[in-house]
Amino acid sequence: MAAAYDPNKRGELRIFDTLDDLATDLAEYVAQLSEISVKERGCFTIALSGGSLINFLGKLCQAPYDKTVDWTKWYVLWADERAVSKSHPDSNYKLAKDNFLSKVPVPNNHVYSINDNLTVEDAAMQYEFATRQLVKARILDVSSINDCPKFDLILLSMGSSGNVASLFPHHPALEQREDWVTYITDSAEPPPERITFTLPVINSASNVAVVATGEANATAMHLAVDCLGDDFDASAVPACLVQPADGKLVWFMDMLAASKIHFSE
Ligand SMILES: O=C1O[C@H](COP(=O)(O)O)[C@@H](O)[C@H](O)[C@H]1O
Repeated sequence: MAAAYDPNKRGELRIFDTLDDLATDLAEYVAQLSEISVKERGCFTIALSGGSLINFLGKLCQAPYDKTVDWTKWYVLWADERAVSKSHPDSNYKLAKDNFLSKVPVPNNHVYSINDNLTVEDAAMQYEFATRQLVKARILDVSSINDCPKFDLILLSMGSSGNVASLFPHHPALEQREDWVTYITDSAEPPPERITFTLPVINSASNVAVVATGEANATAMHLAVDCLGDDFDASAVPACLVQPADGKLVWFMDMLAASKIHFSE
């Protein structure tokens, strides 16, 4: 790792020389959180995103994690989904299934994908209901600050506009404070219709990891992690609004994505 912690930044920064190093550390990070949660609570609740993130989870399917992780205790949800069929190349479910979930023995009935046979509005409602059922069953913990689910880990991939999950710059979905799940029909990036966890859910997690690599993400990364003060309009860069209230935030990036961060002496 090229650099680790800077006290002037938002959360822990993990910066890697190579994408392979990043993937290796991310796998170890997820495996450790899984082990702790299974020991403490008997299960591990994780929300996945789409994007480049999933490729970095490949190492978790390999030794030693294929054998050491207690996959049967995993409960998998999605931080966001695009409103396309599960077999469509744009589907976040398909991406995770093809590249990760089909390679590890997470029980099928522990995988909570978003219904692709409903309107986005109904799919969002049904997904929130399913999430509430997991809270009722005490599989998902509850935040002590609000009544939101407290995921053991929410994994986010940041896009070049600072978008995370399906939360885009200046979108009214950023203001949603009541619902756990919301939908949008005018995404800044295709496809236009999407379902997403809201910021209160993301910020209630025990752990949130944001992954971003490449020069295209350098400006967004600088804006997201350098504390720019109250005058900065955080809604211009949704990743700025990722601020776990009672959880830990870790940023995984390569040198290119880190290239515009202002490091203290
Ligand atoms: O559309 C989406 O994009 C973001 C960022 O993805 P990336 O390809 O730039 O890494 C992703 O977090 C989200 O889950 C996905 O739906």
